Amino acid sequence: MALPGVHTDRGELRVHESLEELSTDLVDYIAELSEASVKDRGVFAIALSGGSLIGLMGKLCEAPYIKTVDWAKWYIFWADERVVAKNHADSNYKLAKDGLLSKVPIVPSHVHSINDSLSAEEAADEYGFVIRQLVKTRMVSVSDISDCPKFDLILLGMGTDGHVASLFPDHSVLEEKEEWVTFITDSPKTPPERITFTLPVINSASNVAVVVTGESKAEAVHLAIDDVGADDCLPSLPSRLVQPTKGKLVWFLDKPAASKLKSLELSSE
Ligand SMILES: O=C1O[C@H](COP(=O)(O)O)[C@@H](O)[C@H](O)[C@H]1O
Repeated sequence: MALPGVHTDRGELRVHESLEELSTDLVDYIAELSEASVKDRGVFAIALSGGSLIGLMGKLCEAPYIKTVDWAKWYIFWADERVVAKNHADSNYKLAKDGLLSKVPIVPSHVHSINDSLSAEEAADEYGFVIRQLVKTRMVSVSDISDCPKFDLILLGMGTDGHVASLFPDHSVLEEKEEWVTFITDSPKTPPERITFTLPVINSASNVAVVVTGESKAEAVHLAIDDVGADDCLPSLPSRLVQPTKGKLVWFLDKPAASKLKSLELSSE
């Protein structure tokens, strides 16, 4: 049984007994947001990440979701991508295509992946331009407090070092305030060349979900969520900088990932 969602200053915490249970809760959450967004705006603009997240979304290809989700209204983006060919094992696009997109009736022209024939810098610029065009036509909504796109949902994973998308600790990319999409060529995790949504874009979304599993990430989860004293002790932990301005933040955790969380202990006292 899942622990009931716990509401903290750092968003809602949903801690699950098993990956099976987490995965069911995650796909229910995505399906609910899709339905609400299609009802409200006629479309659902969702940004994916790579890594373990995609496997946890696999149930979307099965009953009931395969029939109940309005796939034709989905517009797919990537919060980060590795600058490799689309058929490369490191490609986040390939991961999502093989594990999800090829198994559901998505409209191919609604899948917005990066141009893999360009340099990292050019690919980031072009991806930003593509998003700008879709904001103009309101396929992607716009924030009412900044000029940023307001995705209906941005799905993030988190690395053991606390990175989200391709925003790494202590990296100058965390300071980027102007661009919507930027690039790095020195990722501490291979491959080195990546494009990534910037923090202003992530924090302008209507909904952000961070999906984290495994004991190896427990310390990073603690630092990202718990009240660890002055926030400026951790100025460059990317997962702590995920703070949607007006949107909703939900953490999907399994018990090992949540094992060092003080916020949970406090909520049960
Ligand atoms: O490199 C990346 O890593 C993170 C975390 O991946 P995980 O396998 O530890 O869940 C992922 O969210 C990001 O999209 C990816 O490019």
